[in-house]
Amino acid sequence: MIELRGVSKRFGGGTDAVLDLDLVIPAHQVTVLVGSSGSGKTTVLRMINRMVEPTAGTVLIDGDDVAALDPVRLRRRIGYVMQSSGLLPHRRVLDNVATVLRLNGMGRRDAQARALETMDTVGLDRAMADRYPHQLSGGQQQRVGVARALAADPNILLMDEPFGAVDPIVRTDLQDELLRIQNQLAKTIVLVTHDIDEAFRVGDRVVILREGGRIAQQGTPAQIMAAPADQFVADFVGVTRGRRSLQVRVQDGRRIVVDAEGRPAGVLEEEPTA
Ligand SMILES: Nc1ncnc2c1ncn2[C@@H]1O[C@H](COP(=O)(O)OP(=O)(O)OP(=O)(O)O)[C@@H](O)[C@H]1O
Repeated sequence: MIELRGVSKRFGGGTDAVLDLDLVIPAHQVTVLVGSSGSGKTTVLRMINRMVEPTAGTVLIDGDDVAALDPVRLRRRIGYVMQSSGLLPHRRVLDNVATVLRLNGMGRRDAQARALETMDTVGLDRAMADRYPHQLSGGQQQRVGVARALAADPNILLMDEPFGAVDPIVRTDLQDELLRIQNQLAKTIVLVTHDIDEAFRVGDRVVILREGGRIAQQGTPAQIMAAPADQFVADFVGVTRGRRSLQVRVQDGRRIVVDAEGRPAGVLEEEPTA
């Protein structure tokens, strides 16, 4: 479990990126931080692994204050995936994936064997191992970024707009892949996005932030959709624009679900008879 208690970050220019944030992030779930640009999402994420130091407050991981831990070792225990994949351009995919293992002192052979297994986990063909990052598609590069973050088997995975730079179809694939990996590995994942659809799709819990890292609402996607806390949240999730309104119509004896424009979205299944 990750806990932020009264956490603030004021940057040099006097910007309060995050102000007095209290947040509990449960273990083994995907928590999504979502909000518009400048709401402090990245700052919150980076205070967890001390890439950014808070100006006030405490960040705890399983009860341990991260301020008391060595930041370099802390970062090697926490996987981090960023939008641009951040791969080393002149190192092969395999060596990129093995980076943290090698930094942790694992021998070359063991690290490479483990890196290949991790490539399997994220659905990357082993044939990619000898390629260089520029020889991969954007989606493949992101998978390498996820593999690199997972290779040392961290309990926590921080993901900052991990699918922001790929086209919508690849993005959906990567979201599915993340859910599949999470089913298998049950990590504590904190994912930052500005896309509410992505938040609802991959998040067990969703935290909607407004400027200054203030929490507008948090809960499961269903809780937020059913009862937006205020007008800001209702607008942000799109319930006010009718974008999420579905209706049931009967067609040829079956109940069809249609969206706000009347386009069919699916078929309503009958309750299973036990
Ligand atoms: N290193 C920095 N120095 C000064 N101000 C910063 C720095 N990093 C972030 N900020 C400011 O802090 C605020 C929050 O930034 P942050 O990147 O955390 O927001 P975000 O919600 O992740 O935004 P985006 O979606 O655009 O990445 C912004 O006003 C930003 O300009």
